[in-house]
Amino acid sequence: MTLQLDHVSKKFGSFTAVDDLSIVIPEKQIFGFLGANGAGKTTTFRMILGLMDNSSGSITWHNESIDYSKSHLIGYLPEERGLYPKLTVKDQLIYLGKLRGMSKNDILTELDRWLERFNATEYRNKKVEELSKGNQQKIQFISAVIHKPRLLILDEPFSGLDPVNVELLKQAVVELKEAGTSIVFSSHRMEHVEELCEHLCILHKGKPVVHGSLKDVKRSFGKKNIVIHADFDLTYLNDINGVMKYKAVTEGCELQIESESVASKVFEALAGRGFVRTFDLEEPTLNDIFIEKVGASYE
Ligand SMILES: Nc1ncnc2c1ncn2[C@@H]1O[C@H](COP(=O)(O)OP(=O)(O)OP(=O)(O)O)[C@@H](O)[C@H]1O
Repeated sequence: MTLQLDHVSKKFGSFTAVDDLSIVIPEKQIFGFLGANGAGKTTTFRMILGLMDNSSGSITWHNESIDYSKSHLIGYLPEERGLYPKLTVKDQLIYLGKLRGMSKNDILTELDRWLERFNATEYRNKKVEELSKGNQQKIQFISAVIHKPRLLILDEPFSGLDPVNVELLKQAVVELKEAGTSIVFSSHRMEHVEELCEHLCILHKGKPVVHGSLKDVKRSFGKKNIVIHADFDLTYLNDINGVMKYKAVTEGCELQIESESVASKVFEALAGRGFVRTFDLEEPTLNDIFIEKVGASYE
């Protein structure tokens, strides 16, 4: 066990921003920490980082409370950028690395390794303000990991990156996990969470409404999806008992069904109507679960 939040709450006056949150984030794991805007994620991160006191409950790291003496063990990539626009990438990283107790030599060795890895060596002596949004994000990521933290908090780490760079950073995140880092991963991009996280928590108005392994969360949701592609009109499937949602897609539809047993009724209803190219029974997506639990339109 590494990071543990035990019945943690945070109040601002009479408003409760985080309400009785208990989670454990083990080593070698990427833990998905999700919630709509204003759900309480940043407030939770600030409490973990010791930037804000919790109103009640406890936050421990290897069974000890977290304070500034442990800040060199933690890396944080905030959602909003926190780099100094007028400094060069090199000077920026020297400054931030020294704050975390690194020597200049170690900082430069690590910086060059990361820049090479992210195909960004040409930006070493450029001012941050001269970099594109995506390249600034790479530098922000490097500044969060340069000191090899044991606990890494990543808030929307792939924002502003093109698909090639998303893959580069994703690979780096997976390698950090395999090397033993505990990672808290927050994103509104559910497909990234599904790909990277084994366990997750969804906050709604400060309260955890979903918590567990991705597998168990999907299983306990019960509902399933069917994807059908056919050369005839499928809208009549919407009238079958147990079909909860119908969404037209190119040359077909996606159905949300109440339970797996409804799939055979749908299958039978297709017989004799024409050519069916695809009939796929699928697990619910995290996006389906999020929308139902949080109730907001989400993308
Ligand atoms: N210093 C503060 N004083 C008063 N209220 C605050 C303060 N900080 C945050 N809040 C409130 O607490 C709630 C949770 O905010 P928080 O920033 O943690 O949400 P979030 O989940 O990070 O949202 P987002 O996805 O938009 O970043 C919000 O209603 C916010 O207005």
